[in-house]
Amino acid sequence: MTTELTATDASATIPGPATPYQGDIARYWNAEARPVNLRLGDVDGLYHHHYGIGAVDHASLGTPEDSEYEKKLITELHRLESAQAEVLLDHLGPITAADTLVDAGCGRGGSSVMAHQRFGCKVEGVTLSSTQAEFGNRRARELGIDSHVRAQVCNMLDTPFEKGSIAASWNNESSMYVDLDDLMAEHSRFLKVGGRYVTITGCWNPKYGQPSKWVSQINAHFECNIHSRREYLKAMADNRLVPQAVIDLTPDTLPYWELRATSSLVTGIEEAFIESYKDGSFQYVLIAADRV
Ligand SMILES: C[S@@+](CC[C@H](N)C(=O)[O-])C[C@H]1O[C@@H](n2cnc3c(N)ncnc32)[C@H](O)[C@@H]1O
Ligand SMILES: CC(C)=CCC/C(C)=C/COP(=O)(O)OP(=O)(O)O
Ligand SMILES: [Mg+2]
Repeated sequence: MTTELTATDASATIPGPATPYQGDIARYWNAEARPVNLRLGDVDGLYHHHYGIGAVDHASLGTPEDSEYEKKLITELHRLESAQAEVLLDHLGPITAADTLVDAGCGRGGSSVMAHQRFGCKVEGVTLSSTQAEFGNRRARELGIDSHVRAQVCNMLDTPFEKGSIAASWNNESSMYVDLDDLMAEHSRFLKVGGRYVTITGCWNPKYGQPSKWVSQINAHFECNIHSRREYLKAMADNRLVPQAVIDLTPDTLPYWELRATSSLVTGIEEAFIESYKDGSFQYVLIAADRV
Protein backbone atom coordinates (compact mmCIF):
# COMPACT_ATOMS: atom_id res chain seq x y z
CA MET A 1 0.00 0.00 0.00
CA THR A 2 1.55 3.33 -0.99
CA THR A 3 0.84 6.70 0.53
CA GLU A 4 0.41 9.68 -1.74
CA LEU A 5 2.50 12.82 -1.79
CA THR A 6 0.53 15.39 0.18
CA ALA A 7 -0.46 18.90 -0.81
CA THR A 8 0.98 20.22 2.45
CA ASP A 9 4.45 19.01 1.47
CA ALA A 10 4.19 20.65 -1.95
CA SER A 11 3.31 24.06 -0.55
CA ALA A 12 6.42 24.34 1.62
CA THR A 13 8.00 27.81 1.59
CA ILE A 14 10.74 28.06 -1.02
CA PRO A 15 13.89 29.72 0.35
CA GLY A 16 16.08 31.76 -2.01
CA PRO A 17 19.34 30.38 -3.40
CA ALA A 18 21.87 29.48 -0.69
CA THR A 19 24.72 31.23 -2.56
CA PRO A 20 25.12 33.71 -5.44
CA TYR A 21 26.41 30.79 -7.54
CA GLN A 22 23.19 28.86 -6.97
CA GLY A 23 21.30 31.97 -8.12
CA ASP A 24 23.35 31.89 -11.36
CA ILE A 25 22.51 28.20 -11.87
CA ALA A 26 18.80 28.77 -11.19
CA ARG A 27 18.79 31.56 -13.79
CA TYR A 28 20.70 29.38 -16.26
CA TRP A 29 18.17 26.53 -16.10
CA ASN A 30 15.17 28.86 -15.94
CA ALA A 31 16.25 30.34 -19.29
CA GLU A 32 17.29 27.06 -20.95
CA ALA A 33 15.21 25.99 -23.98
CA ARG A 34 17.67 24.30 -26.34
CA PRO A 35 16.06 22.37 -29.23
CA VAL A 36 18.48 19.50 -28.56
CA ASN A 37 16.59 18.96 -25.32
CA LEU A 38 13.02 20.00 -26.16
CA ARG A 39 12.74 18.33 -29.56
CA LEU A 40 14.13 15.09 -28.15
CA GLY A 41 11.68 15.25 -25.23
CA ASP A 42 8.80 15.82 -27.63
CA VAL A 43 9.44 12.34 -29.09
CA ASP A 44 7.60 10.63 -26.20
CA GLY A 45 7.18 13.23 -23.44
CA LEU A 46 10.23 12.23 -21.37
CA TYR A 47 12.41 15.33 -21.08
CA HIS A 48 16.07 14.69 -20.26
CA HIS A 49 19.06 16.88 -19.53
CA HIS A 50 21.65 14.16 -19.75
CA TYR A 51 23.51 12.35 -22.51
CA GLY A 52 23.08 9.00 -24.21
CA ILE A 53 24.71 5.59 -24.14
CA GLY A 54 24.70 2.51 -26.35
CA ALA A 55 25.29 1.62 -29.97
CA VAL A 56 23.62 3.70 -32.67
CA ASP A 57 21.02 1.76 -34.64
CA HIS A 58 22.19 2.88 -38.08
CA ALA A 59 19.57 0.76 -39.82
CA SER A 60 16.81 2.81 -38.17
CA LEU A 61 18.29 6.08 -39.47
CA GLY A 62 18.28 5.43 -43.18
CA THR A 63 20.31 7.90 -45.24
CA PRO A 64 20.70 11.69 -44.89
CA GLU A 65 18.94 12.11 -48.25
CA ASP A 66 15.78 10.58 -46.73
CA SER A 67 13.19 13.35 -46.01
CA GLU A 68 12.51 11.74 -42.60
CA TYR A 69 16.21 11.48 -41.67
CA GLU A 70 16.28 14.43 -39.24
CA LYS A 71 13.23 13.12 -37.39
CA LYS A 72 14.77 9.65 -37.17
CA LEU A 73 18.06 11.06 -35.90
CA ILE A 74 16.25 12.97 -33.11
CA THR A 75 14.35 9.80 -32.19
CA GLU A 76 17.61 7.85 -32.06
CA LEU A 77 19.43 10.43 -29.87
CA HIS A 78 16.44 10.38 -27.52
CA ARG A 79 16.43 6.57 -27.41
CA LEU A 80 20.09 6.65 -26.31
CA GLU A 81 19.36 9.25 -23.59
CA SER A 82 16.50 7.13 -22.22
CA ALA A 83 18.79 4.07 -22.35
CA GLN A 84 21.20 5.97 -20.10
CA ALA A 85 18.44 6.55 -17.52
CA GLU A 86 17.42 2.87 -17.70
CA VAL A 87 20.99 1.85 -16.80
CA LEU A 88 20.95 4.23 -13.83
CA LEU A 89 17.64 2.72 -12.64
CA ASP A 90 19.08 -0.80 -13.10
CA HIS A 91 21.54 0.03 -10.30
CA LEU A 92 19.05 1.24 -7.68
CA GLY A 93 18.53 -2.27 -6.28
CA PRO A 94 15.19 -3.84 -5.38
CA ILE A 95 12.69 -0.97 -5.12
CA THR A 96 9.06 -1.51 -4.15
CA ALA A 97 5.95 0.61 -4.75
CA ALA A 98 6.03 1.57 -1.06
CA ASP A 99 9.44 3.25 -1.38
CA THR A 100 10.31 6.89 -1.91
CA LEU A 101 13.26 7.82 -4.12
CA VAL A 102 15.08 11.15 -4.50
CA ASP A 103 16.12 12.54 -7.91
CA ALA A 104 18.71 15.16 -6.90
CA GLY A 105 19.01 17.84 -9.59
CA CYS A 106 15.99 16.47 -11.45
CA GLY A 107 15.89 18.81 -14.45
CA ARG A 108 12.59 18.49 -16.33
CA GLY A 109 11.93 15.18 -14.58
CA GLY A 110 12.44 12.52 -17.28
CA SER A 111 14.35 10.16 -14.96
CA SER A 112 11.80 10.65 -12.15
CA VAL A 113 8.93 9.60 -14.45
CA MET A 114 10.86 6.57 -15.67
CA ALA A 115 11.60 5.49 -12.08
CA HIS A 116 7.92 5.71 -11.12
CA GLN A 117 6.86 3.86 -14.28
CA ARG A 118 9.33 1.05 -13.51
CA PHE A 119 8.82 0.66 -9.74
CA GLY A 120 5.42 2.23 -8.98
CA CYS A 121 7.16 4.15 -6.18
CA LYS A 122 7.09 7.81 -5.16
CA VAL A 123 9.83 10.03 -6.56
CA GLU A 124 10.81 13.38 -5.10
CA GLY A 125 12.76 15.60 -7.49
CA VAL A 126 14.68 18.69 -6.47
CA THR A 127 16.01 21.39 -8.76
CA LEU A 128 17.14 25.00 -8.33
CA SER A 129 14.99 26.03 -11.28
CA SER A 130 11.33 26.96 -10.75
CA THR A 131 10.76 26.68 -14.51
CA GLN A 132 12.01 23.09 -14.48
CA ALA A 133 10.00 22.18 -11.36
CA GLU A 134 6.82 23.61 -12.93
CA PHE A 135 7.55 21.77 -16.19
CA GLY A 136 8.10 18.46 -14.36
CA ASN A 137 4.99 18.87 -12.22
CA ARG A 138 2.90 19.73 -15.29
CA ARG A 139 4.15 16.58 -17.07
CA ALA A 140 3.34 14.50 -13.96
CA ARG A 141 -0.22 15.92 -13.93
CA GLU A 142 -0.64 15.25 -17.66
CA LEU A 143 0.45 11.65 -17.08
CA GLY A 144 -1.85 11.32 -14.05
CA ILE A 145 1.07 10.44 -11.76
CA ASP A 146 1.34 13.67 -9.76
CA SER A 147 0.36 11.78 -6.60
CA HIS A 148 3.68 9.92 -6.95
CA VAL A 149 6.09 12.14 -8.88
CA ARG A 150 6.83 15.65 -7.71
CA ALA A 151 9.52 18.27 -8.27
CA GLN A 152 10.36 20.95 -5.73
CA VAL A 153 12.56 24.02 -5.94
CA CYS A 154 15.12 23.05 -3.37
CA ASN A 155 18.88 22.96 -2.80
CA MET A 156 19.96 19.31 -2.96
CA LEU A 157 22.50 20.02 -0.19
CA ASP A 158 19.71 20.95 2.24
CA THR A 159 16.57 18.93 1.56
CA PRO A 160 13.41 18.47 3.66
CA PHE A 161 13.58 14.66 3.56
CA GLU A 162 13.62 12.91 6.93
CA LYS A 163 16.81 11.22 8.10
CA GLY A 164 16.85 7.58 6.98
CA SER A 165 13.56 7.86 5.05
CA ILE A 166 14.67 7.26 1.42
CA ALA A 167 15.25 3.84 -0.20
CA ALA A 168 17.47 5.10 -3.03
CA SER A 169 18.64 8.35 -4.55
CA TRP A 170 20.63 9.58 -7.51
CA ASN A 171 22.37 12.40 -9.29
CA ASN A 172 22.02 12.12 -13.05
CA GLU A 173 24.56 14.63 -14.41
CA SER A 174 23.87 17.11 -11.63
CA SER A 175 26.75 16.61 -9.17
CA MET A 176 29.13 19.00 -11.00
CA TYR A 177 27.27 21.95 -9.52
CA VAL A 178 27.99 21.25 -5.86
CA ASP A 179 30.68 20.42 -3.31
CA LEU A 180 30.90 16.63 -3.28
CA ASP A 181 31.46 16.24 0.44
CA ASP A 182 28.34 18.31 1.18
CA LEU A 183 26.39 16.34 -1.44
CA MET A 184 27.35 12.88 -0.17
CA ALA A 185 26.68 13.98 3.42
CA GLU A 186 23.12 14.94 2.46
CA HIS A 187 22.40 11.71 0.54
CA SER A 188 23.88 9.75 3.43
CA ARG A 189 21.61 11.59 5.88
CA PHE A 190 18.30 10.93 4.15
CA LEU A 191 19.08 7.42 2.84
CA LYS A 192 18.10 4.37 4.87
CA VAL A 193 20.97 2.19 6.05
CA GLY A 194 21.21 -0.42 3.28
CA GLY A 195 19.83 2.07 0.74
CA ARG A 196 21.49 2.76 -2.58
CA TYR A 197 23.00 5.90 -4.12
CA VAL A 198 23.78 6.11 -7.85
CA THR A 199 25.45 8.81 -9.89
CA ILE A 200 26.10 9.06 -13.60
CA THR A 201 28.55 11.85 -14.19
CA GLY A 202 31.37 13.20 -16.27
CA CYS A 203 34.55 13.40 -14.22
CA TRP A 204 38.15 14.30 -15.00
CA ASN A 205 40.56 11.43 -14.94
CA PRO A 206 43.30 11.60 -12.26
CA LYS A 207 45.47 9.53 -14.59
CA TYR A 208 45.56 12.54 -16.95
CA GLY A 209 46.98 14.78 -14.18
CA GLN A 210 44.74 17.87 -14.03
CA PRO A 211 41.59 19.02 -15.87
CA SER A 212 42.39 19.31 -19.61
CA LYS A 213 41.54 22.31 -21.78
CA TRP A 214 38.48 20.38 -22.99
CA VAL A 215 37.26 19.86 -19.41
CA SER A 216 37.78 23.58 -18.74
CA GLN A 217 35.74 24.33 -21.88
CA ILE A 218 32.86 22.12 -20.66
CA ASN A 219 32.96 23.86 -17.26
CA ALA A 220 32.77 27.29 -18.91
CA HIS A 221 29.98 26.19 -21.29
CA PHE A 222 27.70 24.98 -18.46
CA GLU A 223 28.99 27.18 -15.57
CA CYS A 224 29.76 23.99 -13.69
CA ASN A 225 32.74 22.50 -11.84
CA ILE A 226 33.61 18.99 -13.00
CA HIS A 227 35.16 16.89 -10.23
CA SER A 228 37.75 14.15 -10.55
CA ARG A 229 36.97 10.44 -10.18
CA ARG A 230 39.14 10.45 -7.07
CA GLU A 231 37.03 13.20 -5.45
CA TYR A 232 33.85 11.13 -5.95
CA LEU A 233 35.31 8.06 -4.32
CA LYS A 234 36.77 10.04 -1.42
CA ALA A 235 33.54 11.96 -0.72
CA MET A 236 31.59 8.69 -0.74
CA ALA A 237 34.07 6.92 1.53
CA ASP A 238 33.94 9.84 3.97
CA ASN A 239 30.11 9.67 4.13
CA ARG A 240 29.31 5.98 4.66
CA LEU A 241 28.66 5.36 0.94
CA VAL A 242 30.55 2.26 -0.18
CA PRO A 243 30.89 1.77 -3.96
CA GLN A 244 29.31 -1.45 -5.13
CA ALA A 245 29.95 -0.74 -8.84
CA VAL A 246 32.14 1.73 -10.71
CA ILE A 247 31.46 1.49 -14.46
CA ASP A 248 33.33 3.40 -17.12
CA LEU A 249 30.62 4.36 -19.64
CA THR A 250 33.00 6.40 -21.82
CA PRO A 251 33.09 3.93 -24.73
CA ASP A 252 29.29 3.63 -24.52
CA THR A 253 28.64 7.37 -24.76
CA LEU A 254 31.00 8.16 -27.67
CA PRO A 255 28.58 6.90 -30.37
CA TYR A 256 25.92 9.28 -29.02
CA TRP A 257 28.30 12.23 -29.32
CA GLU A 258 29.53 11.27 -32.75
CA LEU A 259 25.94 11.01 -33.99
CA ARG A 260 24.91 14.25 -32.28
CA ALA A 261 27.86 16.08 -33.90
CA THR A 262 26.35 15.31 -37.33
CA SER A 263 22.90 16.69 -36.45
CA SER A 264 21.37 20.13 -37.00
CA LEU A 265 20.86 20.39 -33.22
CA VAL A 266 24.55 20.80 -32.34
CA THR A 267 25.27 23.31 -29.58
CA GLY A 268 29.03 23.73 -30.06
CA ILE A 269 30.12 21.59 -27.10
CA GLU A 270 30.31 18.33 -29.06
CA GLU A 271 34.02 18.63 -29.94
CA ALA A 272 35.03 19.13 -26.27
CA PHE A 273 33.20 15.95 -25.19
CA ILE A 274 34.51 13.87 -28.10
CA GLU A 275 38.12 15.02 -27.80
CA SER A 276 38.31 14.75 -24.00
CA TYR A 277 36.80 11.27 -24.03
CA LYS A 278 39.27 10.27 -26.72
CA ASP A 279 42.40 11.75 -25.08
CA GLY A 280 41.51 10.12 -21.74
CA SER A 281 41.26 13.37 -19.77
CA PHE A 282 37.52 12.98 -19.15
CA GLN A 283 35.37 9.96 -18.34
CA TYR A 284 31.68 9.21 -18.24
CA VAL A 285 31.09 6.99 -15.20
CA LEU A 286 28.35 5.34 -13.20
CA ILE A 287 29.03 4.81 -9.50
CA ALA A 288 26.55 2.86 -7.38
CA ALA A 289 27.14 2.87 -3.65
CA ASP A 290 25.56 1.21 -0.62
CA ARG A 291 24.64 3.37 2.37
CA VAL A 292 26.20 1.45 5.24
C1 LIG B 1 22.23 18.82 -16.40
S1 LIG B 1 20.77 18.99 -15.47
C2 LIG B 1 20.38 17.28 -15.13
C3 LIG B 1 18.90 17.07 -14.98
C4 LIG B 1 18.40 15.64 -14.72
N1 LIG B 1 19.13 14.98 -13.67
C5 LIG B 1 18.37 14.80 -15.97
O1 LIG B 1 19.06 13.78 -16.01
O2 LIG B 1 17.64 15.15 -16.90
C6 LIG B 1 21.39 19.60 -13.92
C7 LIG B 1 20.33 19.84 -12.86
O3 LIG B 1 20.98 20.05 -11.60
C8 LIG B 1 20.23 21.00 -10.89
N2 LIG B 1 21.04 21.56 -9.80
C9 LIG B 1 22.25 22.12 -9.85
N3 LIG B 1 22.65 22.49 -8.62
C10 LIG B 1 21.65 22.15 -7.77
C11 LIG B 1 21.44 22.27 -6.36
N4 LIG B 1 22.34 22.82 -5.55
N5 LIG B 1 20.28 21.80 -5.84
C12 LIG B 1 19.32 21.27 -6.65
N6 LIG B 1 19.47 21.12 -7.97
C13 LIG B 1 20.61 21.56 -8.53
C14 LIG B 1 19.82 21.99 -11.94
O4 LIG B 1 18.75 22.81 -11.47
C15 LIG B 1 19.44 21.05 -13.08
O5 LIG B 1 18.10 20.64 -12.90
C1 LIG C 1 28.62 15.15 -18.32
C2 LIG C 1 28.63 16.57 -17.91
C3 LIG C 1 29.92 17.21 -17.60
C4 LIG C 1 27.47 17.24 -17.82
C5 LIG C 1 27.31 18.64 -17.39
C6 LIG C 1 25.89 18.85 -16.97
C7 LIG C 1 24.96 18.99 -18.09
C8 LIG C 1 24.76 20.35 -18.52
C9 LIG C 1 24.34 17.93 -18.67
C10 LIG C 1 23.45 17.94 -19.86
O1 LIG C 1 22.46 18.89 -19.87
P1 LIG C 1 21.67 19.22 -21.22
O2 LIG C 1 21.02 18.00 -21.75
O3 LIG C 1 20.80 20.38 -20.90
O4 LIG C 1 22.85 19.66 -22.21
P2 LIG C 1 22.78 19.80 -23.81
O5 LIG C 1 21.98 21.00 -24.10
O6 LIG C 1 24.24 19.89 -24.21
O7 LIG C 1 22.14 18.55 -24.35
MG1 LIG D 1 20.63 17.42 -23.68
